[in-house]
Amino acid sequence: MIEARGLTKVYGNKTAVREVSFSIAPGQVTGFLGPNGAGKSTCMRLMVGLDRPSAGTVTVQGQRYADLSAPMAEVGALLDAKGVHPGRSARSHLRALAATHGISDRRVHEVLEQTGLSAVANRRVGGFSLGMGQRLGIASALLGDPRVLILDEPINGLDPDGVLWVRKLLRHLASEGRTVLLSSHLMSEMAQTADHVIVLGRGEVVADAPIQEFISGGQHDRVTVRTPDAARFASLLLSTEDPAIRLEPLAEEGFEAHGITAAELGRLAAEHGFVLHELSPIRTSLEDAYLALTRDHVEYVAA
Ligand SMILES: Nc1ncnc2c1ncn2[C@@H]1O[C@H](COP(=O)(O)OP(=O)(O)OP(=O)(O)O)[C@@H](O)[C@H]1O
Repeated sequence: MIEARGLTKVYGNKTAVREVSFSIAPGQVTGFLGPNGAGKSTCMRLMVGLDRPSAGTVTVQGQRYADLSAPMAEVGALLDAKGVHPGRSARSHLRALAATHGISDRRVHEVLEQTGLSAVANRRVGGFSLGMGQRLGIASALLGDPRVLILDEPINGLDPDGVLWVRKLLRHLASEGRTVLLSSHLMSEMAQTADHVIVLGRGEVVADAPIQEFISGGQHDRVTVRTPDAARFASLLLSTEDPAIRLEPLAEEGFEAHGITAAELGRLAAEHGFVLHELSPIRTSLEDAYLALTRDHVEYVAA
């Protein structure tokens, strides 16, 4: 569990995060979304004590990071995958990290296996590709077998196999009851990985909801209808005088119906003997919902 209450961070004259409150529950993957500069990384840095809040609090497993007695066993973070000495091997980096936190060599072996780095474990990290560096960052986060994982853009630089691997890993970790917080700008991936989303805009929470609710929130039903008898079917629908129903004609024998479900349209068509060539609900994607929500919160806009 991660809990932020009135969390605020000011850098000079810039308020990066303003009175943010949220709870990130265990047993699910929570996606952290928001335009560039929205404050996601700042929140994550505050969670793991890399920065101090200007006001408010953030706790991990009920305690401030600084008060955790065995921090690596409670929380693992990937915040900057490049923060590794380039002359070291992946294995020696993980061993050094393990040694300072009382973690066994056996665990180093396990996370190298888990992240697919065993074959390159003795190579210098300086020669690693971006994707290998990301895997090493994830290995470091997993080292203490933590109950909470905080991963800032973990799929940056990963190839499609790597992206799929991260998705499965995070889903698995959440299924074990761990708290998983993930930031990414890749909406299609987020849609497949997260159960819940928190969206920041200009340092404030602009949405905090289960992902399905977020995607469908505020959206009414929309259905594409194609029938050779479009005009008569449209008249029938309009004759119901339901104020929610609105029809937009399509170029070819049909219309887009708003404010009525596909099931209800199908029922009416059957009842009145209309032949339907198409009856398809129009689904909103996470990207559509995200772009609609954050349109007014984007700080850096191209001319
Ligand atoms: N150390 C710092 N000093 C000054 N300003 C900072 C510092 N860290 C962050 N900021 C500012 O705070 C705001 C929030 O930045 P942050 O990196 O948290 O956003 P983000 O949502 O992670 O963005 P991105 O998606 O680009 O990574 C930005 O305007 C950024 O310039």
